[in-house]
Amino acid sequence: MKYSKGLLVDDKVKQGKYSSFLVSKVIKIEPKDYLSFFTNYSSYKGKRFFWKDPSSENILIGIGRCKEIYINKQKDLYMAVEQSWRDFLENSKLMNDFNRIGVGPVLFGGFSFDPEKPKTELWKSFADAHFFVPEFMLSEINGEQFLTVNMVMDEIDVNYEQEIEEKLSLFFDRKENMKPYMEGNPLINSIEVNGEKWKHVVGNVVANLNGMLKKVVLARECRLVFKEEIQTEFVLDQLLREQNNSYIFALEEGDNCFIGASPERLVKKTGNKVLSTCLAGSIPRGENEERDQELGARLLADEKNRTEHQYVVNMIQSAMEMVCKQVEIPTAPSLMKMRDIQHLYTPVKGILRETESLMELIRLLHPTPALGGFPQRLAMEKIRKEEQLDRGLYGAPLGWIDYQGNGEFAVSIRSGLIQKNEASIFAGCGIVANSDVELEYKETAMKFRPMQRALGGKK
Ligand SMILES: C=C(O[C@@H]1C=C(C(=O)O)C=C[C@H]1O)C(=O)O
Repeated sequence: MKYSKGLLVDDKVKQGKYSSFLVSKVIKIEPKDYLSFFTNYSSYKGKRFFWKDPSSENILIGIGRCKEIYINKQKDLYMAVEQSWRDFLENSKLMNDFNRIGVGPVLFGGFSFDPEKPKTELWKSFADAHFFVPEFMLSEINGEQFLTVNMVMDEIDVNYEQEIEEKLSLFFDRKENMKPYMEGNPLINSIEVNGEKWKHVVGNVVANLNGMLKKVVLARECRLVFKEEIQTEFVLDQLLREQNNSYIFALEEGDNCFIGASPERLVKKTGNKVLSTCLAGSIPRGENEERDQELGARLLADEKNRTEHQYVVNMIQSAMEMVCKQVEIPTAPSLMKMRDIQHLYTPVKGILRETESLMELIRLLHPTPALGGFPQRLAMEKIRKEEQLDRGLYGAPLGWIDYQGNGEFAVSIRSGLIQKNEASIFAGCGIVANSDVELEYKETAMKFRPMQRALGGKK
């Protein structure tokens, strides 16, 4: 074993030449500003992740990587990830005195929206299932903070307790100074990628929605070019200020960072309790309270939006019923209000059968008609054929699973891919039989706004 930069790196284990052994230890720490945990470790840039749920119950920040699970071209990606995760945990020594979800070894990452669509240059750094275990992880769980240290050894060493203590002290000794964020990185160019073509495709799809196919979600991209390199820390800070009631996430991979603030939960699992969310149907926020309520009431009463929403409710309900003993779902949607937009929202609760897992539920749910369409197979074929975009990780399950099988995945919308001084941002909307092309175009423009603003490209 050798130490590099003060951290244990065993190249042979990393290359998968030996079966590995995971040693993991959790300690409780004095709560500090969690974002500084991410920003202070800028020398790990390219190997960090950030996660915060809308209620700030679970915040996870990972630094470094001790295990990567990158899977391509597998028929069942979800089960392949689950199997690799279980296999990895099989040879392990876990030192964790805290009975909380999201502490101890955690696998973090995301899936491609559609692994069957050919990958383009844009997403070439990401696998279809792109997951990893950090070397260090801060978990803030209901206000309490824990530090997990993970170490992979080629075989169990009698001195593993001492080694992990050393790794812990190296971590605490390491004082990196937070780089000040750069304010005011000028936007040089904003390119609506295939904007006119998108309208054309929407028009064609609307005209063909009379038969079996009822709803198709079509997405587009906007490429932003800035003068200087975009700082992930700065964007995260902006998202935390402006979209605090969203899932805020960042997944770094070398020079790429997939980042966003999504309002949409795919699934959360705590013990046998599971939660999912139906989110579809959109209208802008009003300029004042009265106007805002008026728009909300209009959305709740709008037949087109209610129909779009109901496809999602029906599908999620039947997916949940396949693996749950019990499913609870309100009979009518309510409103979820974000800074720039309001949505129809129906929460779903269930009790999962003992034999089922979080990954199984993700496999059944993705893509819901909120991101794919209805029926699922026909909608996916349409998107694959017509949409001029490689969605990559956009619109797909992104989140974490801990060593006990608990975890949470969001649908990674309102997101963008930062690549040095450029970023692609993505937005889509549900197209149904009576959709209006110009209105749908405006809706996607509204969905770009949170990322445009966080990147510094719009007020
Ligand atoms: C596809 C997106 O959003 C989805 C589509 C919605 C709609 O069509 O009304 C609403 C919420 C999301 O489920 C996106 O933001 O990119």
